[in-house]
Order: sequence, then structure tokens, then C-alpha cells
Amino acid sequence: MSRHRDVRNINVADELDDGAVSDGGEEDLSPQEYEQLMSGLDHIRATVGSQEQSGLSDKEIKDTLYHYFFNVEQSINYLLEAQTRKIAARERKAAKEREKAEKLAQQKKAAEASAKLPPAKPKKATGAKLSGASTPVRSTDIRQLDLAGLNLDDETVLPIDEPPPKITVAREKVLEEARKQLEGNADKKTVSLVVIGHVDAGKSTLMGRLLYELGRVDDKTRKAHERASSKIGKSSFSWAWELDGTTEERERGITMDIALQSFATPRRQITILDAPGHRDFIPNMISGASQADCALLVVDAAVGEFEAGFERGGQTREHLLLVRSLGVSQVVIAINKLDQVQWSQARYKEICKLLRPFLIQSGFHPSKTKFVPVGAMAGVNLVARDGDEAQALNAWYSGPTLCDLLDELEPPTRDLDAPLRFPVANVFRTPSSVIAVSGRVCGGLVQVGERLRIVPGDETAVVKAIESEEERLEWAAAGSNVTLHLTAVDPRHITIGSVLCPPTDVVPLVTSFTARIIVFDIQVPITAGTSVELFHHSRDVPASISKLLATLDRASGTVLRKNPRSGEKHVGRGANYTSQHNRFWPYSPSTTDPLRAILCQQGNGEDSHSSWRRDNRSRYRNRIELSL
Ligand SMILES: Nc1nc2c(ncn2[C@@H]2O[C@H](COP(=O)(O)OP(=O)(O)OP(=O)(O)O)[C@@H](O)[C@H]2O)c(=O)[nH]1
Repeated sequence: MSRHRDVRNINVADELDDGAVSDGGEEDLSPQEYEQLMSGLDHIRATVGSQEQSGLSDKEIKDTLYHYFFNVEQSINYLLEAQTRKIAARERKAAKEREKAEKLAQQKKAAEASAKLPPAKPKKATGAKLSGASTPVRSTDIRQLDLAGLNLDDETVLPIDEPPPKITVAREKVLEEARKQLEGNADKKTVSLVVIGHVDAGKSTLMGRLLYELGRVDDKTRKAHERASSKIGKSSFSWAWELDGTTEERERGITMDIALQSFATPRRQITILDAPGHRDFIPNMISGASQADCALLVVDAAVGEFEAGFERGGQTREHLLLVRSLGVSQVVIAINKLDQVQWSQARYKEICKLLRPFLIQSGFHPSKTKFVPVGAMAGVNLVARDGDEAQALNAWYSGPTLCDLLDELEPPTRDLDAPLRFPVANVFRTPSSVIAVSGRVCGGLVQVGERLRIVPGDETAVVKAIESEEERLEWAAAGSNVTLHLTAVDPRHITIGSVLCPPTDVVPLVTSFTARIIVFDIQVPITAGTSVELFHHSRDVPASISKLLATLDRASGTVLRKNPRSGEKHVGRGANYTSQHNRFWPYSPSTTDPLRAILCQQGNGEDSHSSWRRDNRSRYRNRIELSL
């Protein structure tokens, strides 16, 4: 069998069946390979437990080892993920059977009472369940979604060549339902939250622990992560493993790509986007932030660590500026690792005092910034403040928990009447459709059976299914983070950064536009001809500023100077510039999805893409914000 690794484009389950080593293939192994296989089997058994405990047969383990070239770590990761999926599928099946039995009992009762059942109504705030559809892919991060598409969960499988679905619900009806839900009939308002902060501040640990406290992680998975992380000497990262799913992330102990999860607080349904803190992965962080309504900033309270993140070049400052530039105006600041400073109230106050003026300078209104002391590792003040670990904090803090603050987040206004704008954040293949894309509905709504235009390009695709948070939906509205399964399209025509829109209201492609730019912290003045890189949603394009039109007063917006020669440091709420970029770019500002983009100025004249990778530090400090 082929052992080329590209998880986005292979079906692991098929490959494991194809010439599996345990189906007689063992004879073809060299003595050395056979030894590796058997020792790998012993290692994995020591981690996952016996067949009875783990539900994993020797055959499955051996096939996986062979598939991963006897790499024990990769095999364990794959098997644990497969195991989690199996458990989830079993639980869903059991829940469905229970639901079916309950329904039958109800129907029987209703028939007996000669009463008519009212039609079922969808429950979610952001979309409606697909009637009769089985529960599909579990809520998971983007990488896991990629894996979930690899035919590992039988329930999601649909034939690839079936004809595209037709629209079954009239647009007006969908719009009416969406409006009703947004106006308060919904169970909960939906909010997407990007988790940001300096590298190692504890973002993934905080999210992993919070998911556990809220019952979103079962004990079996938790124990498996504890065992496997301690085996590779990374036990302190075991909570982060709930979010950091790839072998590389786990081995290096850092987040590299956005991980997506969801949970509910009493009044909110929250989608979290766990962003990488390391500066090498800033483009991934921008992609996550561009899909978020609000932000959770995690800072490390340990002496010297907070300062490292907050100094010039640290990601605490940089991430705050970035999310603000991308339109996020509410932020919760979790001051973490207070156990490292003996839960010192003075240290907590000191950090709040340092952050407050910077938040205001960055454009966050004080009423929209909330601070909370936490200990992610021990789970202190996430959902509750009980137990011995919380005693020291309880001595001086009686305010809200992190969960209480998240429950108060206000989602921005959603424009349902706007034409659909769906910027693609990730692309992957699934067995049920030629291609699936994930991202956020920025404006309007999308429904199953709808034909969409892919921009740039003149291709179209039909929406075969919509998924969000463990459910199949018939439609999804502005503000929802969803996966669209597409059909009737050549996958080569769609890529990260493409925008899906109605064929009757296509997002225009432009090569130049006029925008207001806010200038922060630049080291080199901006002049006509300055080369920049433009980040908008998940797309980045090289661009250049063609002309500076005026310098504006920061507060009133009145023109201070026409045709300035440069945009200087702290120009503030700024200058009008014409930006000329040399690539076509889908761009259509609206009131609810205004143009929010990041421009990164190049300091050294290098090609922008390569210079980002080589030295994003020097480029990044010359950052300017662009908005309309
Ligand atoms: N003492 C202590 N350590 C913590 C706490 N929270 C996180 N850590 C540790 O901090 C380290 C980094 O945690 P992560 O959750 O990976 O940090 P991160 O911010 O997600 O890291 P990146 O995503 O790579 O930027 C790990 O060793 C954690 O165990 C805490 O409350 N107390």
C-alpha cells in the first residue's frame, strides 16, 4: 500500500484495509521491521491498555504502525483520535436510538389521545437542523475536521456522485426563521471567541480545562491524553492536548494552527478559535481573529513572563492590536498562572494597571474590557471557585468566574439581508462531498441546495450539506462558523481565501481602493509607493500604497492636511490613502462586514511572502490598520 502521508487527501481507513500488514502482510516484513512492529505493539498497549480497556484490537494497532512506518507516537495519536471518534459515534447512535424510542412512545401516546403533533422547529440560533439527518461530524478543530472527513465515521457517508440537492425551503421562510431566532426566540445567542496571547501563556491549557469543567471532555479521553503526554515527557501539556491535535504540536508543546471547539454557557453558545501564540504563526492567528466576534486574552502572571509578552515585540500587545484592527471590540483578559505568584492580589492588580492604558490606546472601550484572575492548570475560577486550590484566591476575590464573563459577551449585529459572503478559512475533502470548506458566514445566509459563485474565478458549486457543532443544518446565517459540503464543482477552483457568494450578487474583484488607515507603532514612515501585504479574512495579497490623500484628525475625522508626503507614527485615526495592489481581490464593504484588514509594511524591499517567513518580526512592527 502507498504510505505517502497527506491526511487531507487520503482515506486512512481505506488505506489501512488495503494490503494490511495483519492480513498476511507480516510475512513480507524484514526481521528488523517485524521486531519494530512487535515492540511498537507493546509500547502502544502500555499506553492505551488491553483490548477490553481500549476497544482496540492488535490488528488495528499493527496496521496503524505499519501505516505510520512504525512510528509509535503518530500511531498512538491516530488510534486515540479514532477511538474518540468511535466512542462519539457510539454515543450518538445510542442517543439517536433513545430519541427514536422516546419519539415513538410520544407518537403512540399522541395517537391514543387523537392529538395532532405540531411540526418540529429548529433550535439553533444560527441555523436549522436538517430534518431527518443523522448527527454528523463532532465539533472539533479544523485539523480534526480534516480527519473526520476521512470516512472514519460511517454515519456521515453519502455517495459522491448523487445529484446535487434541491432547495426545499423557500428563501423567505428561512429568512423569517433566522430573524425570529436572532431577535430572541433562540435558546442562546451565538458568539465566536478567538483565544489570543503570548506564547505559552496557557491558552490551550485554559481552553482544555474549561472544556473539561463544562463536561465537553470525557474522562476516558482525558486519561488517554494524560498517559500519552507523560509518555513523551510533556505531561504539563496534557490539558492543551484537547486543542493541540497534531503530532508536531504535541511534540513541540506549541499551538501552530487555529483549533476550533465549542461549548455552552447558560446564555451563550460559544465557538472558540484557539490561536497560536508563537510569532511564526501570526498569519494563522489573523485567520482565526478574522472569524471572531470577541477575544479572550490570556496572560501569564509569573514574574518576568508577563513582562516578556508585554514588551515591544511580545505577542500580548501585538495580538490585542491585531484583533482590534480586525473589528473585535470586546475582550476578556484572563490573568493566568496566579499559582506561580502565590495568588498574589498585588501582582494581579499590577498587571491590570499595566494593561488598562494600553487597551484604551488600542481602541478598546473600558466598558468592553473585563479582567478575571484564573489558574488554568488547576481549573481555578473557570467555572467555579471551590476546593483547596481556590482558597488563596477566595481570600481576596469574590467577582465573576471566567464562565460568568463569557456568558455576558454580546454578539455584534448580524446582517441577514446582506448578500451572502463566506470567506473560506479551510478546505478539505470528505467522503460525502467532493470538497468541504469551513469558515464564517460574514453576511446574509446560506442554505442547502443553493448554488454559489466562487470568487475569484467564474466557477460555481452547490451546497450539499451544512454542518455546525455536531449538527447538520438546513441553513446557516451571518455569524455562524460552519462547514459547507460542496458538490458540482472542480475542487481545483476553490482555495483558502476564496469567497462564496450568490451568483446574482457577486463580490466585486478590485485592484485598487481608497481606505482610511490607522497607523500604529511604525518605524519607517509610510509614503506613496510603500510596499505592504494586505491580510483580509484568510487571504493575503501583496499590495502597495499609490497615493496619500489626506491626514485626518484622530477624533473628528476632519482633514488636517491634504496630500501629505508621509503617514507618520501615531497619525492615529488617520490618513486617507489610495492603496493600489497588484492582485485581484474580492472586496465589498458593508455595514456589518466592513473592510477590516491588516497591512504589513515591508522594511527591506524583499518579496513580501518570503520576507514574512524569513523575518516577520522586522516586517510586523511596521504595522498599519486599514478600515472603512
Ligand atoms: N503553573 C501553571 N502552569 C500553567 C498554567 N496554565 C498553563 N500552564 C503551563 O504553561 C505551559 C504552556 O501552556 P499552553 O497551554 O501550551 O500555552 P499556550 O498559550 O496555548 O501556548 P501556544 O499556543 O503555543 O502559544 C504548559 O507547560 C502548561 O502546563 C497554570 O495555571 N499554572
